Amino acid sequence: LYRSYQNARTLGLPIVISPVDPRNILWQLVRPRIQPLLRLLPNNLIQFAIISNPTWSFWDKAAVHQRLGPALVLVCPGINHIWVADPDAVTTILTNRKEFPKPNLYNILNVFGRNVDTVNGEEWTRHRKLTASCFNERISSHVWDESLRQAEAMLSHWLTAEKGRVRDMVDDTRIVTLHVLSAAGFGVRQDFGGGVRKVPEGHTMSFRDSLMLILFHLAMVLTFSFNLNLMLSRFMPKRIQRVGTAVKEFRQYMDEMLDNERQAMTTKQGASKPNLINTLIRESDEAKADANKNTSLFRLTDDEIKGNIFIFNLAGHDTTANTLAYAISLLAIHSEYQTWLAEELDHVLDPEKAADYESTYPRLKRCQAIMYETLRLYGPVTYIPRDASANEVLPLSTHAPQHPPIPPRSLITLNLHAIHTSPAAWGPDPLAFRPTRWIIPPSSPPTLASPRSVFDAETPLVPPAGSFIPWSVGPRVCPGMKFAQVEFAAVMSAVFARCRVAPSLAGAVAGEVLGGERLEEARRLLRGCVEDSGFEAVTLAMRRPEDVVLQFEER
Ligand code: HEM
Repeated sequence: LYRSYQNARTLGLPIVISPVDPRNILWQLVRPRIQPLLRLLPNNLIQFAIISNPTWSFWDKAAVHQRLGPALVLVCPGINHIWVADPDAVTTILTNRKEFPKPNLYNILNVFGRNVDTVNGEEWTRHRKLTASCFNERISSHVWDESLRQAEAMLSHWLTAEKGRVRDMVDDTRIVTLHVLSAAGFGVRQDFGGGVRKVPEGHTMSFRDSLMLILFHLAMVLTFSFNLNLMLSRFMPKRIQRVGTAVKEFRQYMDEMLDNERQAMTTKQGASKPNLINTLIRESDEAKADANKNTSLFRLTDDEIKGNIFIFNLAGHDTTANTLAYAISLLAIHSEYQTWLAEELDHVLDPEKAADYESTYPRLKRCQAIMYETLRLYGPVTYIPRDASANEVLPLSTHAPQHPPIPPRSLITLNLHAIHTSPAAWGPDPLAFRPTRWIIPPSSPPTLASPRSVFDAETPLVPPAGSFIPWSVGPRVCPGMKFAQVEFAAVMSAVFARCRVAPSLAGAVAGEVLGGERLEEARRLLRGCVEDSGFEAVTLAMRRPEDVVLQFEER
């Protein structure tokens, strides 16, 4: 701790001393139990109590950075965590992937094979090049169609099951995103009512349950990854055995996907439908067959393909699902923005025909504004870590041209929630949910000479560089960004073109639309659920999704 402190002093940044590294597994187990005691600490230690919590950046927003500055050091035994919330520094760090590579802690995600999310250097170039071909406009169009199909089925279920009262909204958005990923990514179409929830022949656990168990117990999976049989041993506690079964089943699901695709590719039908798996197999197999190519540079092994399938499931489903769940809840709380969105939907969508991707998606600017505002305040990725060992200085705009030298054994963490709620970038009401901030209204009303409607003349806001980075920026920007945007727009437009939603209460009668004090009470409870969020598995999520009760009614 003393050595870390001496190193940290060379940075000349505000210092917060922590007697323990927040990533320490033991500390993570003990901390929730002693959290009330931590609150009693004297003022100069309270910062440590805040920062040592993994969800601190979401709860604290920009408060600690407002007090201490755009960068600070959490001095811990053996390591210094440099927290950065300076838009210029963040942009420089994220655009220099070689100088600021991903740290080793990403290795935890290599459980099923090395993949684009975890590797660095030339290996990353190969993975990124091969996986990037899976994200093109054809896939976007496929994502749009499948998202509409899933959303319509979900809505019919919502409106009929309990007369519009919905208690599983958060879970249902997960099913939708898994099904969209399955269809657009893996070529397997599923029905909302069954699909990934069902246990197919030859399995003992559904695809969804196996994936969710792995995500929630990543650390345990990693600990036992050297010997899966040990996890499955009957001498192990039941919980460990169940997670072991999830790993075994998920591996089997991926083997089946690969086998099915290899078989389908030999038939005409399989060859005509590009998806993530067959694109990866085809590119890799073609490279293998080409004697002029050094295959290790141009192909992925089967293990790497599986590693990438896993990472697309991990990175591509809970992120989008939670964004949808937060957005629907926030619109239920702030009903005025439902009206605002419905105005755009009524203008853009034609009730007589199905909305097609090319002509509809680009016009849903208010819908996108709602996504951006949701991500700004409740983005699933709360921070981005980077290794600083290959670099000499921290590129802080406030210290230019004399950037502070980075001491050895330091880890940089970019604080996304602080950046997204900084009053400097987001004005006097940075914590308010106000999607209209993302739209610049037309400077003059439509005229006869220029009859464009108000909606078509609205311009999306482009925030200053580094002040809005929910998908990161630079070469390692999220490759699924457009995938998620298209999926979000399709689901939200399907739901809100047909329905309005209001908060409800567990004790309300199905179909009852609340008013007066009961509506206020329901709104307060829903706001509580939204704010009571934390790290569930690997993304920010509501901790009590089962308490979210909504009432949908047709418009
Ligand atoms: C709202 C939805 C999403 C958000 C907010 C999001 C956010 C992010 C962020 C911040 C990163 C950078 C992480 C880092 O550098 O440490 C990232 C990387 C990544 N995301 Fe997403 N993501 C979303 C949806 C998706 C989807 C739908 C997919 C795939 C279907 C996906 C696949 C990936 C992959 C493979 C990477 C690693 C890329 C690389 O390192 O080169 N994401 N995402």
